[in-house]
Amino acid sequence: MRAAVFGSGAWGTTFAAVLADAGCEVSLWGRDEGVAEEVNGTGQNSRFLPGISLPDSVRATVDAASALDGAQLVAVALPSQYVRSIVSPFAGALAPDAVVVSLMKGIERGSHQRMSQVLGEAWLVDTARIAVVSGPNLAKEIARKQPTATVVASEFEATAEVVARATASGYFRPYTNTDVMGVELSGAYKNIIAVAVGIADGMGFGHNTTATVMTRGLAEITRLGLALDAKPDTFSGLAGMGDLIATCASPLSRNHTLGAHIGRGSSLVDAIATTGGTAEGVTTSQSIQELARAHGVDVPICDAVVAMLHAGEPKEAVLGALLARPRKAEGE
Ligand SMILES: NC(=O)c1ccc[n+]([C@@H]2O[C@H](COP(=O)([O-])OP(=O)(O)OC[C@H]3O[C@@H](n4cnc5c(N)ncnc54)[C@H](O)[C@@H]3O)[C@@H](O)[C@H]2O)c1
Ligand SMILES: O=P(O)(O)OC[C@H](O)CO
Repeated sequence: MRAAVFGSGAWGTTFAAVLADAGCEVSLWGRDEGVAEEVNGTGQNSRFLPGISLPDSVRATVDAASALDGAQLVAVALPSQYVRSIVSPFAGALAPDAVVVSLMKGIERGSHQRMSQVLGEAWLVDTARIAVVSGPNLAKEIARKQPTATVVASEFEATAEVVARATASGYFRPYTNTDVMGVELSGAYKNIIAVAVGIADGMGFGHNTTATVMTRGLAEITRLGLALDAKPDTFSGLAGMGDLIATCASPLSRNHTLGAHIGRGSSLVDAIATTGGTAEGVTTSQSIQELARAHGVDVPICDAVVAMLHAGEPKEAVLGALLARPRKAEGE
């Protein structure tokens, strides 16, 4: 199968290698000519994946139309808040029967759309041809071919199966799911919880605090997901709890790392600069807060992250307010 990947950052480049290792011929599109030349010349993307050798069947280009030419599967890994404007100009170059795959974990500000919805609108693709891939998938571990599972979700099982077949290999094991809403919401929301866990780490708290934030974070994700008609089982699966564990535990996570800088006293601007990658939780915290308010769902950890990152409220005061909320039963 011919495949194209949009976005030659950490995850796009890694996913191109996943597809190639599963037998696809892959065109990797990015805006950066230096990255394309390096990938084609040396098989490396040293800025985003230092020390990794890419398969020969990954070829890079800065020409989107040539990347899309003949591609039956098109995967997109770009920053969520910019993807609509980046990909829209190429709608006409997409093959009419191509399957489109979102690899992104964010919610668009303003529209509150999930990334599969943004791609569907930008490229005029029916949901029957759209899938998402999400799970405990730290790019730098997968690029080293460490054993990993993921979820491929599509409203149409046959579409999820196409993507699962195109990616499965000796180190990458996709599970299919039809709960696109639950899988995408989980992937986006866990970034906010990872920022909160990072802040707790940076403030010097230990594992009790981390476990509390993760567990109550999952309760929050599930509460909003159920209000949006997601399926409960998704949240205890790989895209839910699995990704929450990986992202909150790993120093490789940009969201976790950004939170830790904030917890140690950095400003948001400095934390973003130091983290140096796409930490989706920063803006998605605002999108999720707005979405939750629109549906009357209580999201106290998300509210706390927005207060600390975007309203300039002192961490200690926000934490004090979180703990001072009226007590309640665990399942409420
Ligand atoms: N890195 C991971 O481990 C990982 C794993 C799973 C999902 N994701 C998700 O994948 C998405 C992309 O993350 P990433 O890690 O690849 O980010 P990254 O920061 O490593 O790469 C982003 C890429 O987007 C490009 N880009 C940014 N603005 C652009 C523009 N205006 N035009 C063209 N290209 C532009 C950058 O040049 C870069 O190549 C995010 O939603 C993230 O949550 C990341
Ligand atoms: O580095 P992060 O925080 O964007 O997390 C990467 C992946 O989403 C982990 O599954």
